[in-house]
Parts: sequence; C-alpha cells; structure tokens
Amino acid sequence: MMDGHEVTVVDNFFTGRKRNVEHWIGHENFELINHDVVEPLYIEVDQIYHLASPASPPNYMYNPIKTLKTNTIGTLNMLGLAKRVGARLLLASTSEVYGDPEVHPQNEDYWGHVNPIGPRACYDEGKRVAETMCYAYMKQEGVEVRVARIFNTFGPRMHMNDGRVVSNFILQALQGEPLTVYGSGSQTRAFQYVSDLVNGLVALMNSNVSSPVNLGNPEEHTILEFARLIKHLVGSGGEINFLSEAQDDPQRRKPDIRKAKLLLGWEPVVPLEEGLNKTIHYFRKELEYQANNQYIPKPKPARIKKSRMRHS
Ligand SMILES: O=c1ccn([C@@H]2O[C@H](COP(=O)(O)OP(=O)(O)O[C@H]3OC[C@@H](O)[C@H](O)[C@H]3O)[C@@H](O)[C@H]2O)c(=O)[nH]1
Repeated sequence: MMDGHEVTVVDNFFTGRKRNVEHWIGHENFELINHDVVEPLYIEVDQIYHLASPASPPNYMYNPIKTLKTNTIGTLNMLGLAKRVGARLLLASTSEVYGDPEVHPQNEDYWGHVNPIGPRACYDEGKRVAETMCYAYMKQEGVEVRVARIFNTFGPRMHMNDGRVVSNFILQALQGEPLTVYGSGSQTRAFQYVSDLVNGLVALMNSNVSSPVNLGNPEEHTILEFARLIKHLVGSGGEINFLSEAQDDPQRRKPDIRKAKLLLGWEPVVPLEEGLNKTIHYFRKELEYQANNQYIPKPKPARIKKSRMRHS
C-alpha cells in the first residue's frame, strides 16, 4: 500500500482479527472483505497472496475438514481467480510438507516424511495438495505461481489463543505460569521474525522463481532452550512443566535457505532476541488491553412501549 498498490484483504476471521488491520481502515488503497475462500471470489487483481488457512496446530486440528476444504477448495478457487484475471498467485505453503524430516536441514528437493492419516494430515497433506494444484494450473493453464515453504514464524499481532509455542511461552511467562513443554523439549525448531517473512514473500512474488522456496531463519534451538530464553527475556521465575509429547511432532526442523539467498537475494536479518523482545512487548500490551476491556454485559433497562399519542 505504501508503494501505491491497492490491497484487498480477504478474511473469514476464523483466526484473523479486525483489530490487526483496523489502523488501515479508511486508507484509500485498503479494502477489507469478510469472505471465506471456500466460496468463489470475483474481484480484479494482479497478484494474489494466498495465505488462507489456520496455521497453528490446535487451530487446524480443531476442524480438520474445514482446514482441508480451505487448502483444497480454497486453493482451487484462488487458482481459478488467478486464471480468470491473469494474476500471479503466491501460495503460503509450509515446512510441514517435509513432515517429521529424515533430511536435515531441509532443502526444497526433499519430498518429505508425512503421515497421511495422522492428526496433522489435514494441514500438511492439505498444503502438499495445494502445491500440486499450483503446478497443475501452471502446466495446464499457464497460471504464474510462486510457492513459499514457510518455517516457524512469530511476531506481534499473533492471537493470544494461537496455541503455538512462541505465544504460549510468552503469555505463560508474563502471567507467572509454568511454561508447557510438550515431550522432553529436545525437539528443535528455527524461528523467523514476521517482518523477515513479509520481505521474503514480496521478494518471491516479484521474482521469476516458480519452483518452491524455503523462507525461514536457520538458527536452530531445542524447545527447552527456547523456553529458558523466553523465561530469561521476560524475567519470569516460573518453572517449566513437561507435558506428554504431541503425536507426530516433527523432531528436528531447520530450513536450508541457500536457494532464497541465491535467487532472491533474501535472508533473515532480525536477530531472535530482538524479535522476541518486540513480541513480548506486544503481548504485555495485549494483556493490559484485555484487563481494561473485559466485556461486562450491562443489564438492559426494561423497554416501555410508547403508546401512540392520540390527538383528538
Ligand atoms: O505450549 C507449547 C506449544 C508447542 N510446543 C512444542 O513446540 C514445538 C513447536 O510447536 P508449534 O505448535 O509452535 O509449531 P509446529 O512447529 O509444531 O508447527 C508449525 O510449523 C510451521 C508452520 O507451518 C505452522 O505455523 C505450524 O504448523 C513443537 O515441538 C511443540 O510440541 C511446546 O512444547 N509447548
């Protein structure tokens, strides 16, 4: 928008919130549509960032059929729109297409290790078929596609109830609650700050790279190290609570980003601690906001029917 593009945001608000974009409402280049991509959409656009789908495991597992519909029918609808108006489509795919990987770090040539009937399948298989659909439309219909395989990402404006590890740990630490580590905490992840991802998505969209590209920060940590780091940054004395391991939880994950560096000239620039501090600041404010804005319904005064005045 700041570059002069007109942006239409399409959201069904299943996991998104109007508050996340309210500061743009009224801007001449901004439009917000309440719409679910499972239904066809008829608008005129040049580029489509197809970001729809819950991305947090508890959210996407909450209604697996809806997650599947969003990633399949929703993707077909967006590809159909791209075909009709001649737009380029960027699919937000995921590191989850690599499943519980047997190759480390994961590069784009790895085909993955995915359980097709496990609890994560609605999302990881959904995204895998979404990629397949993109390349079918590219080959058969000549639609221009871009596929970003997004690794763990965090930042301000995540939902308080998102359920992913970064927001869980920060909120727990801020509220003096124990941090919930699933399993032993020896599983690893590499976390990327949201602004790095946005820059990567824009660079990919405007590049000539049609094959999948990993976007993530390769700095890898165990979840236990990560819990300790967040406790330290928040300054919380809370303990760490070990809960049972999540089923099919990928054990090691770290992106190989050589392709993005070489072809897009992109790499993450925000250090982990800086990103975490910004996110901690955000959630601190959110907790304050929540405390000051609890909705307490007021009792309604009894409605007294006004009788019509009769003039004689
Ligand atoms: O409270 C928690 C939450 C999560 N975890 C663990 O932390 C790790 C990361 O879990 P998250 O739920 O944040 O995210 P995952 O890495 O499992 O999945 C993510 O992968 C990449 C993206 O496509 C998605 O954002 C999401 O599916 C997992 O090992 C999980 O078991 C905890 O130990 N405690």
